[in-house]
Amino acid sequence: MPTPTVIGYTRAMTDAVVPRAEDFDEIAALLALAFHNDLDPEMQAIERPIFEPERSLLVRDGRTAVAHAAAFSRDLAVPGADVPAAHVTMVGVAPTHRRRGLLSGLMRRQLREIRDARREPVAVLWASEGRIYPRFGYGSAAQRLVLSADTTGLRLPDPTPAEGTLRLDRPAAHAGELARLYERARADRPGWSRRDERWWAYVLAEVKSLRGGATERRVLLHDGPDGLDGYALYRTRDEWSAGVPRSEVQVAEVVAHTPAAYLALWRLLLSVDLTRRLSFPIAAVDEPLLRLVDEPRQLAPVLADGLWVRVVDVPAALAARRYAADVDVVVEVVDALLPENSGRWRLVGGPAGAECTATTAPAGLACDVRALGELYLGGATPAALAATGRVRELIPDTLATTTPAFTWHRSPTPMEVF
Ligand SMILES: CC(=O)SCCNC(=O)CCNC(=O)[C@H](O)C(C)(C)COP(=O)(O)OP(=O)(O)OC[C@H]1O[C@@H](n2cnc3c(N)ncnc32)[C@H](O)[C@@H]1OP(=O)(O)O
Repeated sequence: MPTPTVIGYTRAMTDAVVPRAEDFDEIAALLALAFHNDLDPEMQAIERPIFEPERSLLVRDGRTAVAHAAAFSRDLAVPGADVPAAHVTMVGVAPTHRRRGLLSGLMRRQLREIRDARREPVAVLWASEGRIYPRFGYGSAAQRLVLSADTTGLRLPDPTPAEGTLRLDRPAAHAGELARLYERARADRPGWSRRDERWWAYVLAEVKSLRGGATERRVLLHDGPDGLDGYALYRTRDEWSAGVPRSEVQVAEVVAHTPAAYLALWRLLLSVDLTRRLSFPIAAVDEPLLRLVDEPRQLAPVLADGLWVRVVDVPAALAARRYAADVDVVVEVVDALLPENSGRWRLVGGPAGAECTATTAPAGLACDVRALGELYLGGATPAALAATGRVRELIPDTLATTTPAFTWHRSPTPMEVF
């Protein structure tokens, strides 16, 4: 009698089917179960248009859906380039079927299919728990700061005449303008995914059950000397305590193309009447706000993981991004799930582009594929990972020469949870 784990691996590899578009409701019911939600028709209506059934894998036990994983096809900003990336999502296993290897089987099959299609050199995801995905080769690549600010008395530098004007509106009326500003900013921000029209509809959709008592989303638009140059998406949540107003501003995203636009947007967000608190769960690790307010401690920043990267095709991925400084290094990679990634790879690159080829030359660095994911967006550095023991320096000085190349001038940042 095989152990349950062995049965699980075998089932998932052989039994997962590619569902049809009509199976979406069944999958939504499984995910509601796995994530402790009620089935929400409003949520289903906004998720259905972005669902790609042909990229979905479903395991049924008899007629019951018990495990699922899917991917969205989107481009991802990486240092100096834009690459197609499988955006892995909608992962869930029924409570009755957990810990039998169903997720493991789905992850193996999904990675194999992504690799064999040879279109997407990396896969990315947001993890519900940090310990789930490293075993499948995913590395924490774009961290974020979670801000939970007490805004009482918090001050920004005084306004200047260059700050322009602000307008407040409903976001849906400005989707085209927001898309233009976002896409321009994305080119310089590793970790941001392309949003086509379907994705803008998803990002701006309102699902009442997810609002937790907050208002509809509002958009704050900033016009500078050359026209629209920044926006902020936010809600407010009304709260009073013993007759004292304690409402909260909940900021979803701020995109600004000039320091003046950035300051003007934040000046309003930090000073909305009757509010005393502000939350901003996906702030950049290099968020300018922390260097602008007069008391950064009141922002109470907490470092958290955000986007995880799985390098699926080592030479294609390493050649697709750019490097902040010239680099010529041989890396010995180990990948237990996609053995074709294992071996020695010579990376020759710099700010203008890169090449990566198999080699038999001695390696300067050695790591597993998870560490490559952590390095990929410029968030972690070879030297920092060497301190954990997960990157090994095999030729002296290789860490010192490669670390500047793997960094980037903006820290990678995740954007929306998908
Ligand atoms: C990209 C996204 O969608 S993230 C969302 C992920 N989904 C959720 O969090 C919903 C709730 N959770 C679940 O549905 C399930 O618990 C899943 C999908 C996380 C795991 O599915 P399972 O089929 O139970 O995982 P599986 O049996 O393949 O586990 C493989 C290994 O990972 C470990 N593992 C799996 N999930 C977890 C977890 N949440 N915490 C710690 N370890 C875990 C298992 O113990 C096992 O380890 P072992 O090989 O050393 O025995």
